[in-house]
Amino acid sequence: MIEATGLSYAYDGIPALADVDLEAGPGAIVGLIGPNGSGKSTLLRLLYRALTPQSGSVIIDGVPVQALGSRELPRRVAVVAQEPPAEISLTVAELVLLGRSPHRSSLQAYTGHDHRVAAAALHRVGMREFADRGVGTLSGGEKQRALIARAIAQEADHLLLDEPTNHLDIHYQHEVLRLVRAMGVATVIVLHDLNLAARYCDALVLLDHGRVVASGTVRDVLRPEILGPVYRVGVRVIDDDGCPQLIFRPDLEEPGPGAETGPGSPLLSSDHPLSPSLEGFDGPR
Ligand SMILES: Nc1ncnc2c1ncn2[C@@H]1O[C@H](COP(=O)(O)OP(=O)(O)OP(=O)(O)O)[C@@H](O)[C@H]1O
Repeated sequence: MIEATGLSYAYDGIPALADVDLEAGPGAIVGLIGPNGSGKSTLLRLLYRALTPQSGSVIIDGVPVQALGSRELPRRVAVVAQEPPAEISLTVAELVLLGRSPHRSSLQAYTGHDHRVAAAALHRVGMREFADRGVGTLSGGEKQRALIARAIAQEADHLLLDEPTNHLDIHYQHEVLRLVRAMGVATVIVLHDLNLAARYCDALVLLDHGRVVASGTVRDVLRPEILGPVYRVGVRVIDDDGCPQLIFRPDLEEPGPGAETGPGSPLLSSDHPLSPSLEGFDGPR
C-alpha cells in the first residue's frame, strides 16, 4: 500500500507540486496522467525518495518512506525510471541480476535461485536471447524491457514506473502493461497514452500545473469536460467492449501559427466531403 498525503515540492523555490494526495492499495494500478511539466515525474521521485517533499508524507505499508533503510527500500519498492541506466557496460543478464541485490548482503554471491528468478524475468519480457548482449547495444525498446525485467526480478510489493511504454511498439506496450497487471502489486505508473491508462489502470490521478485536477476511477477522470481544458484538445469517449477509449481532435478554437489544414480552414472546411464529422467532440472551453 502506497499512501501519499499533502505532497508539495519546489525546485529552487519554483513550485512543481502542491498538496497532492495519492493512494495505491495492494494489487491496484494507479495511473499518473497530465500534460508535459505537470509534475508526474516529480511525484514519482517523491514516492521512491529520490526527492524529499517540502511538506506532506509518503507511507509504504504503514512505514514512512524516509524511515526505510537503504536496503529495505528496494526490497519493498521497484522503480523503472526515465533516466537511462548507469549500468551501460553490463550485459543484459547482469543488469537484471542487479534486481536481486537487495535480497543478498554485499559479500554474498548470487545464488542459483537469484539466477533462476532473473532468467524467468528476462523470459517474461521476451528478452531471453538478449542475455549476453551489452546494455549499451540495445535499442530503446529493448533497454526498456530489460529494465522492466530487472524490476520483476526485484520481487518488490510496490512498483513505480515512469512512462514504461516509451520506445515500445504496440505489441510490447500491451505486453508490458499486461505483465505489470499480472505482477499484482501496488503500482503507480506515469502514462502519456490515456487509452493505455484506461485499459490497464484501476484508478487515475490527473495532474495539471502541479495540482490534482481529478482523481478516481477511469470513468470518473477520462471525461471530455475534464480532459479538454487540461490538454487543450477536443475529446470523444467511445466504449470498446466496456473499456472507455478516447479519440482526440486538435484544439479547434486556437489554431497554431500557420495551421491551415484544420477543420474549418479553407483547405478542409467542416462541410468538406473529406472532413470527418465533428459530432460528439467537445472542444476545449
Ligand atoms: N531538476 C529540475 N530542476 C528544476 N526544475 C525541474 C526539475 N525537474 C523538473 N522540473 C520542473 O518541474 C515541473 C514538473 O516537471 P516534471 O518532470 O515532474 O513533469 P512531468 O509531468 O513528468 O513532465 P513530462 O510529461 O514532460 O515528462 C516542470 O515545470 C519542470 O520544468
